[in-house]
Amino acid sequence: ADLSTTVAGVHLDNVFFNASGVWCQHEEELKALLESGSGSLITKSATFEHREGNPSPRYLPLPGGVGSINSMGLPNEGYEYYLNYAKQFDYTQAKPLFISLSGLSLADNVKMVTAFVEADLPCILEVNFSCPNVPGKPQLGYDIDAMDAALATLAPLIKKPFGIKLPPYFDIAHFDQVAAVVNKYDNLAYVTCINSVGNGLAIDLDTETALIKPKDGFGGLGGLMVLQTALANVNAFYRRLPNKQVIGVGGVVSGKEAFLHILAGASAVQIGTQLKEEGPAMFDRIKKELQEIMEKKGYKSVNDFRGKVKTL
Ligand SMILES: C=Cc1c(C(=O)O)[nH]c(=O)[nH]c1=O
Repeated sequence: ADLSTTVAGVHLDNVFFNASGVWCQHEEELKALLESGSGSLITKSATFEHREGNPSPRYLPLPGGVGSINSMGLPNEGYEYYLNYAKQFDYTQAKPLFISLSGLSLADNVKMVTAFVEADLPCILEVNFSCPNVPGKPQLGYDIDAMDAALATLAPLIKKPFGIKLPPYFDIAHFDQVAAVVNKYDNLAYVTCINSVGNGLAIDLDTETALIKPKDGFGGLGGLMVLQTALANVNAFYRRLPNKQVIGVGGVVSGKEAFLHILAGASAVQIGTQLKEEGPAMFDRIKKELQEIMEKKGYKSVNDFRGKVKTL
């Protein structure tokens, strides 16, 4: 079965890659992704300056495989590290490179985008509007007018096809409002849904204590428990963005959830929590599982069933 796809005009041999933030902060991790069964790779969201991030424990898997909680606080090497990585990246090999940018201000996003545009590299830029874990910085993804203003500045600067990382939405009116903004920008080629479900609180029964240290234990939720919210966001934007694509992320732990994301409309599928727990060998397992499901159902390519979820 053929798992290949295109996103923002570039070809991926298979639909899978890492969720930004997982296994992608340092070039050794990115090298492991390049050598893995993934179809692509994306870097950890970059800020203008290097950041240590929040104090640990700041990521934990939750008991019973239900998912994870994180309040990393945007630890990253600073955008120049990723710009240099993108400059020396071998674009002749099969995997396209995505670069995630998450400036702490529009001015920082403009400076970082300008540097990447001036370098004129084949990598695809993804602007992260949805980091829930920087204390004192409400995420842009929940301020529709601010997101529109940011895109009005950034889209013309970027010129080429690019993407944005969105938080989960839970209200139909919000799907409508966000889609209306996204549809205004022709070179905004795709949206990645969803970022973690912001500000959950995981508490340990025995110690009666929050599991993670930052923000009184409040952090973004990921993994299997966010699957249905992720599927809803993927399908909501698939229905509302006819000339764009959706990358699906959230709750993919096996070929089954990947199949559901594509059925909901995803052109590619990112994996965060499960990659963090299992490591890059996971991609070979999940590809095989998806192909088995497709063969059982008689699908030859992911294009045969993308977006074809039925309703009653
Ligand atoms: C870019 C920061 C993010 C972080 C973080 O670095 O805390 N965690 C997430 O779940 N999503 C993000 O977008």
